[in-house]
Amino acid sequence: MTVPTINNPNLIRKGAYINGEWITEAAKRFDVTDPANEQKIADLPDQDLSVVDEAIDAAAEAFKTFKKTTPRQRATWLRNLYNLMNENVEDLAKIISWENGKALSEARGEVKYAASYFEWFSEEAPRIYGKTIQPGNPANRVFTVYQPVGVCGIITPWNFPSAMITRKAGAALAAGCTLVIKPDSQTPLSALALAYLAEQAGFPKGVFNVVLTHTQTPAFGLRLCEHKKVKKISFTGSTNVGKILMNQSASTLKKLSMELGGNAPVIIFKDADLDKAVEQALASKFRGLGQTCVCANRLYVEKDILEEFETKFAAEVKKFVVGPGLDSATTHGSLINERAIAKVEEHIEDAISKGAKVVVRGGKRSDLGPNFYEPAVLSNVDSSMKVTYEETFGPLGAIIPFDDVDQVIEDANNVDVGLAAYVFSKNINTIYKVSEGLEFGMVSCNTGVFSDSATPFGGVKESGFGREGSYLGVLDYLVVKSVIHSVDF
Ligand SMILES: NC(=O)c1ccc[n+]([C@@H]2O[C@H](COP(=O)([O-])OP(=O)(O)OC[C@H]3O[C@@H](n4cnc5c(N)ncnc54)[C@H](O)[C@@H]3O)[C@@H](O)[C@H]2O)c1
Ligand SMILES: O=CCCC(=O)O
Repeated sequence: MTVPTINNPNLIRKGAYINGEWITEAAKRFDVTDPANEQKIADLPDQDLSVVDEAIDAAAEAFKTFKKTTPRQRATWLRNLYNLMNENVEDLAKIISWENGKALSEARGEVKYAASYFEWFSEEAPRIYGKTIQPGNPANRVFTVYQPVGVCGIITPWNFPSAMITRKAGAALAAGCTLVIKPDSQTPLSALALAYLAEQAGFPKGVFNVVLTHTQTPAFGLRLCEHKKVKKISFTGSTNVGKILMNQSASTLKKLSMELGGNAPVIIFKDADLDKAVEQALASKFRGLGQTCVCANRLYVEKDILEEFETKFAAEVKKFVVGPGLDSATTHGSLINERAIAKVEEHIEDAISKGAKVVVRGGKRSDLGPNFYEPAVLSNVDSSMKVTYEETFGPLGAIIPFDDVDQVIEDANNVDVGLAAYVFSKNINTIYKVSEGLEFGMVSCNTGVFSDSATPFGGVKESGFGREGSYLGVLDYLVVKSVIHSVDF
């Protein structure tokens, strides 16, 4: 059994966090397991639905005073939280790797990335500006104030157990909102560690709440969506669940942020710097072993460079060291669970049965554990194959040859989602034409890794709406009030 040494044992929490209290008791419990070996890491309360109401009430009560705190005060708390995350990077990374399976080096990167949202939003909090407006009536004056929307329900996935929370929480807290967070039950320990650090950072009780459920996830979601005191739902996860939450939120017409699934195309032209394109396509494809929403799903490679690209790409994939995330030699950890492996296998078998060429066979690494999978690379993939129209969310590099720029833009756009896309070329005209033609929320040119707290993050089409991070992120947690004055000159 692999148990990492955690220097700050306070970071491992044993219960939910509601109104400044740690709730460890519950009639039912659920196990959090290490995906590398399926051994139990912890058992946590599988809470009753009534705790959602308790957490919402606490958040609503706290909102009455939190919304009146000065932006500078909120900035100080956020900066404290940023500093605390940095002081605990190694422990937080181990917790992520332990519960999620990703390689420790990637987990460290996630902690720094996650913390950067608290830093960013600590700087945004004091910079929320309204406007003054001269309306049609010359005797009137208008000014706008941006006010926090209220209690926010935050529902997050397992693939970035820390960063998907901080990206939302940073913006919401900067705006003056209070939170009820429901993490994925596979990776709740990182969320609880954040709650502990938020407490240490000085956030008042009731501002940052984390509820836990394993068996009642849909009921918790429904309650958050339908509760009148919750004013916004911010969700990151699959498009299917996003649609459910949006439907459920209709009865109370909540403000929504939806960060949903992707199916990223990477388009590599023959005039690209090939070595760089290979390196960056690998980084995009195999970050988190393919389990990120912005991971390359379709690698469109211009026919003239197809063979060379395949050879170089395959050679690098064969160098990966797949193993337990907590082992220092590991470059790529385990997948989250067997369902994830089943989906990768389904896409591989489907593509091969329809004529795809095997470049790297990959496959299960049962010798390491049930959730390990050696990355696979296929070529001669075409639009009849599932991998082109479904998000694999796993370690399959699917290479699709192309020879026409307009056709490749059309093919890349021919999916229901539109989150991230990538293009590689040294020709600035090609870059402009393709990046403007792609129907995606983010187009990354000549780089495969673009995520940054300063960059607006979000999708179009069925990848959802709302923008996280950047100068836009805080706006999603604010509502505009117009105050109209009649002036008696
Ligand atoms: N756009 C983004 O920023 C982004 C980021 C990360 C992941 N994703 C997407 O998330 C998906 C993978 O994550 P996943 O499999 O955990 O997604 P998921 O939708 O199954 O789960 C996400 C969260 O929703 C919860 N959930 C599931 N069913 C629910 C319901 N009926 N009501 C309320 N909550 C419910 C889960 O417990 C989890 O907390 C992929 O499609 C990926 O692209 C998107
Ligand atoms: O999985 C989605 C989030 C990925 C990122 O923020 O770079």
